Amino acid sequence: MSSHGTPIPMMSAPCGALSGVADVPGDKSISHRSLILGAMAVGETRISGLLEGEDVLDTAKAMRAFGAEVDRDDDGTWHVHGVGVGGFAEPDQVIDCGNSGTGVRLIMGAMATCPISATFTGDASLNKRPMARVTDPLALFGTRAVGRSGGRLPMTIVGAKNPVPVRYAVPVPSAQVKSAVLLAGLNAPGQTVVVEKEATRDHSERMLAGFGAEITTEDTDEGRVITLTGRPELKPQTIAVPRDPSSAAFPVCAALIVPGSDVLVPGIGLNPTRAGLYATLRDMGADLTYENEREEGGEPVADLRARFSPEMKGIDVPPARAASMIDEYPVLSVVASFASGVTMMRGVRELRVKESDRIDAMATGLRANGVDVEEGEDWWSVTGHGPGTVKGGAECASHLDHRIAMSFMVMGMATKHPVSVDDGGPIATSFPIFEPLMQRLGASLSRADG
Ligand SMILES: O=C(O)C1=C[C@@H](OP(=O)(O)O)[C@@H](O)[C@H](O)C1
Ligand SMILES: C=C(OP(=O)(O)O)C(=O)O
Repeated sequence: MSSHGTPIPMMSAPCGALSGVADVPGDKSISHRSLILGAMAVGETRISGLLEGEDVLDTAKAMRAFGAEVDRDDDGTWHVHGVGVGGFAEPDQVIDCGNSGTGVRLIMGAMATCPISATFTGDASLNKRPMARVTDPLALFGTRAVGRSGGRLPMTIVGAKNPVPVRYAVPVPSAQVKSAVLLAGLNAPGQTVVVEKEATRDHSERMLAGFGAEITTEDTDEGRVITLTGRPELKPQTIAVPRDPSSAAFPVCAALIVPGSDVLVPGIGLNPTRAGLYATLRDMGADLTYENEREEGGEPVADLRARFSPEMKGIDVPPARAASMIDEYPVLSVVASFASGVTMMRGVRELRVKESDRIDAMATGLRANGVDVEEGEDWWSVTGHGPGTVKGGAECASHLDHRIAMSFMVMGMATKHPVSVDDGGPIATSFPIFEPLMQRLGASLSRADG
């Protein structure tokens, strides 16, 4: 199981131009889904490019606990021998999903309509996050959940013995909730319908179709209506996971703010439901180009080229874009600190229920480093004064949140004084090679433990 036992304090000192090629790891969302859908198919799914971060490794362990065979070859290819829809066995251990909201919520959905029970837990961050957003719709299938007060983990899910299909309008923009309902719908007879007002990442829909499920998506006045026919036999797949746009954001944003930089980040998945950050950076005046645009495994992919961009301006980020860049606001706020003027980010209440309250965590750390930040319940704004103007010098709390830790490490590359985080350990949940990758580009990152 993941452990974030001993904190790993890290420091990022101002550095010279960043240059070179940044090969970021596989997409976290697609990696979780590859393992889970592979475990629900009949036969062997092969996965290359799987993200081997703690979040995904915890999902691999969980799939084994539910009866799938999950192995890794020395060359990094993963094999999942699935047990079929409805075929999960009851785990004999508590399922520890570590730091991963995606892992726990999707797995709860996948087992919710099997006649078994499972108890889930996570680290101190995950055990604070809301689970009722998933267990409420799962109850409509006939699933029961008993957790701590406020719908928190640890929590036992008692799967529905005779599940019924459901129609559910997701009340918050969340691909995890949508996906949990769809995965539960796989083992319900008839049609399960999910309606989302705001489109969120659609990897589950694309991959369910790829595995042979009957699934349709229709844009209506009500929103996006997704209809899944239950009880399919999922066919095993060969999956090449594209590289993660959310991880690519860190070398890209670092290159934009460090004078003289020129960095190439190849093979990045640019599914429109994920690419909002890159549209926003271009709107701010970033020198960011897409090269070699192509399609791989049903997803649009390009090589991103980012160069130092001294003329970036603050903008109002369109709230309609929020879902497509939800994990990128922390690092966007760092870029905004080096742009001229106000960057306004609205419609981002969801940031408060991630691995940490990301508005609060970033606002506190940015202010400590000399940046002006204002915030409300579902908005925040950052005022920047251009390159070379940010003092830095502070230690920031990462709150067991990888994106907060990496964002402040990026910031320290361009401030006047080094920036530290109290714990860089959580970076391993999504981007285990962040440190050597950024060092190879020229970043000056160090650990207090040497
Ligand atoms: O479905 C997914 O893979 C994810 C959905 C998003 O969470 P929400 O569904 O809570 O918005 C995102 O923040 C997370 O990193 C991955
Ligand atoms: C929110 C995130 O992940 P999760 O919800 O899976 O913990 C993230 O990776 O930024």
